[in-house]
Amino acid sequence: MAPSWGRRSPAPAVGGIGRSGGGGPWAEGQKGPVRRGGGCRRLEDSRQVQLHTPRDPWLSGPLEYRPRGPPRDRGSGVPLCFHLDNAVIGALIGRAGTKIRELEDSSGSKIQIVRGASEAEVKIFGNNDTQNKAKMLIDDLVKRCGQNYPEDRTERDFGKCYSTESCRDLVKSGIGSHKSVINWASLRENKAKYEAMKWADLSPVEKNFYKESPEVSSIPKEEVEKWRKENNNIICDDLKEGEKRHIPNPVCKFEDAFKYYPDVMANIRKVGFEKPTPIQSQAWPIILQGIDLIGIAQTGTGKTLAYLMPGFIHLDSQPIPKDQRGGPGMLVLAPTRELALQVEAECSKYTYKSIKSICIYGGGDRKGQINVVTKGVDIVIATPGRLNDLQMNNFINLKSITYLANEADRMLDMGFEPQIMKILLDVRPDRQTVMTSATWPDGVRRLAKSYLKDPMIVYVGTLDLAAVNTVEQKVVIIPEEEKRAFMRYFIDTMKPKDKVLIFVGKKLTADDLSSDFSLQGIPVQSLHGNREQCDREQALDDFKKGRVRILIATDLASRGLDVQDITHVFNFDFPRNIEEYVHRVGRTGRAGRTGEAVTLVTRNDWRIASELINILERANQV
Ligand SMILES: Nc1ncnc2c1ncn2[C@@H]1O[C@H](COP(=O)(O)OP(=O)(O)OP(=O)(O)O)[C@@H](O)[C@H]1O
Repeated sequence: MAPSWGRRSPAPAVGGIGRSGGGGPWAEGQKGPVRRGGGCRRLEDSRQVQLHTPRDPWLSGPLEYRPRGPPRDRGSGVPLCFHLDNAVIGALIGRAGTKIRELEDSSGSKIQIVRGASEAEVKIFGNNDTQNKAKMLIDDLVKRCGQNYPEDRTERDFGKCYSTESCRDLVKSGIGSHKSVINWASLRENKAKYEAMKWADLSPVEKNFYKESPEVSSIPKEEVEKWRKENNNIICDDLKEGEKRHIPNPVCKFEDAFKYYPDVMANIRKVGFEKPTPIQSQAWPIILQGIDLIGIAQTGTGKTLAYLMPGFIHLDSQPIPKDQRGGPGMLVLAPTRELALQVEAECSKYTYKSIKSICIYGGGDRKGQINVVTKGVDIVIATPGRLNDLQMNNFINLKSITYLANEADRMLDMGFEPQIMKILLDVRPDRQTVMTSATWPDGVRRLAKSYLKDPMIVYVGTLDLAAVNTVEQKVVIIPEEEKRAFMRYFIDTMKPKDKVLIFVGKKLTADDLSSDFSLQGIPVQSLHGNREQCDREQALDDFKKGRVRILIATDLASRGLDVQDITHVFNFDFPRNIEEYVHRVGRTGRAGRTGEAVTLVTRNDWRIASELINILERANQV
């Protein structure tokens, strides 16, 4: 019985023919695939056609495509075949197969298309005349699509079904000489070549400035292990493949790291620090040897200085004088404007060989930032967005960066990974990179793997989460509707010297609560991403200087903000995840001080409350 087209059918109750998930919703009256099962018949001349019609997203996967009427003269039976880029297959087939049928009718041939990963194989059945006519019609269609045959088609491709003469005819007819579609395969093959060309004329870079003092190198192994255990359970590892390198002994005095750098020692004496923090003690001997480092340490334990001090020495010790460097030598990436400004403030605390730094951040004076960068600067502390802007507009040359530092974890959960990758395209691959973080979630691990080279890693505190055990942490289970009253009670019972950072989940809540407090005559400030940059800086300044003792903030303020005398963190809304909790609580109890955190937990927060209890147990809080 002559095969007939299946009627356009509603999505069949049983799986549609060939297509995963049942027949598509064909337009009324359109011929559609015949359903298999439930009354459909396989045909001796059925053909698999893989429809990929971007306009019809439901059309994906193999469909049974049956010729109208009995198969016509198939000529020698040998198909005329060639490859097309998948991008044109949709146009060739047309909506629900209309175009391909039109081509078959016009040429009297039968056409089969099987879509592959990146291209489709087209086979034309019929005699020579019908095959050539169909081929011509397809060529016109493809040209109209603006696509061409990839010019790197070799005889292999055409010759597979063509005789050599017809392959040469095709080339003669100019088919093979068309502008090619992007040849990703050759780009991949040549990536190494392109990279080598891009970085061919790099100036030499020096990275190893460490001279281990006899006192340090003579510390017995057992003593080193004991010291690490006693100092927040420091764990070190060499992530380099193959033979592991020696992890240098920690330096317990500033002199052990910087005695050959009197300017650094002068700075440290000026700020009055007594001894290095655990992360600094272990990180400095590694970084000063030019090894990439991942530093995981609790909040408020001096990670900024851990990369800043070696950065100063690195900058000042390069063989190329800085006025010939052609751009900044050190880049620090920070996730928020406040943190970038804070790192810059920390940087400016230390004067080292007239090293100049600038903070590049959104909301800041773009023109002013461009002027300073153009005039010449040594250290750029930047948020990724504004840096990308200056980078893409060629206002800053990142090729001269040889020392890169960044606070990784917040970068990730603020979705900065694409911008970071864009920035790193222009930073030389033989740079030194230091990545710090107070938590070590999978995303940070992935990021570290993608842009550090043979790093060592120093964990200070617990491995997975650096619970802050210098902070007394309380959890209050409370109904949502009682939270405001409880917070008001907390505020009313604050002591004169208390300074509290209140975290909320939404900007709107921050505005709402701060206006409530203002109406009640309680001086507060608020900090969130919708406020103007100048207001954000004013709010932080008022809080730092004590003009207000209550700052209501979103998690914009949870990373890195270093306000010395915060006595309490009040989590009005529970954070999105435990890392966020750790960072919020880390805003108090910093640099060896103690603090208090109060966290309100409602029924809605219950799903991660158990993880929080786990943290509190590890921090000996419950
Ligand atoms: N060796 C030290 N001794 C005493 N205080 C220090 C020392 N090193 C840094 N500090 C001070 O400790 C405070 C916290 O330092 P920093 O902001 O670098 O901590 P952090 O680990 O980066 O915190 P976060 O994870 O929140 O970013 C700063 O005020 C800094 O000046």
